[in-house]
Amino acid sequence: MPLNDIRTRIDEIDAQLLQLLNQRADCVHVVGEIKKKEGLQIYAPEREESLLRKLSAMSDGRLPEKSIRAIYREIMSAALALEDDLKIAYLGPEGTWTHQAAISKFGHSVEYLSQPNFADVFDCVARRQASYGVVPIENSTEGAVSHTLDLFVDSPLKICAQILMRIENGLMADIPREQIKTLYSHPQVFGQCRGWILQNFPHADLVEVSSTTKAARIAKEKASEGAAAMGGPLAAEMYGLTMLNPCIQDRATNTTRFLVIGEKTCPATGNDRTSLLFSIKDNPGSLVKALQAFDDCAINMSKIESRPSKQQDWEYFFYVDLAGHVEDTDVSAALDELRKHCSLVKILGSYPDIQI
Ligand SMILES: O=C(O)C(=O)C[C@]1(C(=O)O)C=C[C@@H](O)C=C1
Repeated sequence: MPLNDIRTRIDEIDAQLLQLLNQRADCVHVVGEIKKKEGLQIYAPEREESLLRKLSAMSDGRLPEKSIRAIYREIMSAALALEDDLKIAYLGPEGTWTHQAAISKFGHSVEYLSQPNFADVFDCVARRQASYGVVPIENSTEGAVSHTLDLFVDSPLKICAQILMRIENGLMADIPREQIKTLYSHPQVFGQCRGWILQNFPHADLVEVSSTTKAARIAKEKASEGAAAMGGPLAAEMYGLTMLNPCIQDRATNTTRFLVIGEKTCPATGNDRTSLLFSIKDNPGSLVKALQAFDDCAINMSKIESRPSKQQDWEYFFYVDLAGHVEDTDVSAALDELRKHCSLVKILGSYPDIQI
């Protein structure tokens, strides 16, 4: 078929798509009105994830799941913006991985509020200046982000969704490689690229800064002093730096898990994860008995972290992630058993489980 004819066909399909998208927007508007009247949450991660899973399974055409998810991400972002004036607080500044993670979850139609630190993200949501917040919780190479864990202890906020993002850090500079004397980056990034730095820049000074965007700014400002930065492509683009090496993390599959926090947790989707924290009674065997509760109910516990309680020396909070939703009967039975051995059990939220 000649090119022009195919393009005419594409134009016809696009006209139909637009008509259908506007019909969808009319339905979404009604959903928004109902939700407001009934006091329901506008953002419905369980509905989004069920819809995405259904559409991906249903598709028998050329489009891969990744593209279907990306297209629908933006369709649902437009829907969210139609339903409400949604604001998302994230650990900034602009251009960081957390910013990119937030956009990958909420799309380009909603408003984003950059926050200077973890506590401000929590605060902004708790004070209702933002509807949701996005914070990193753990990296597959470097482990837990303890700041985030600690903030859950006193916060009334719940986890309502998670975001998994492949993190590809690069070396960026405004000078040739041979002139680099100092590397600037976030401590997590230094940790993710430790082997590469030792091999390539064993004598460089490493300076930790609060974000990869800030590192890129310094690399620009102090280029004549031999400064370079390590971070993502958006930070390089923002400050017009050259990516000298695009992918320098020690593990190719380096992934960070981010959490979406809000006032309410998420209903069950049939494939969920639950996060909670607990502290044990000071009795022999308490920790073993507490963890035994999960095994007895055949609950898969995928992660455990401990943090000092900061209330009493040598007392700890244990953070656990497990498969299932808090309303599932087996999870609920395990939690009842757990409570018998703990001085505190706090459910941080149940939310859809996802794979990258
Ligand atoms: O079904 C809803 O609850 C909607 O608000 C519609 C919709 C969508 O576009 O499909 C939009 C936002 C929600 O987060 C989930 C789904």
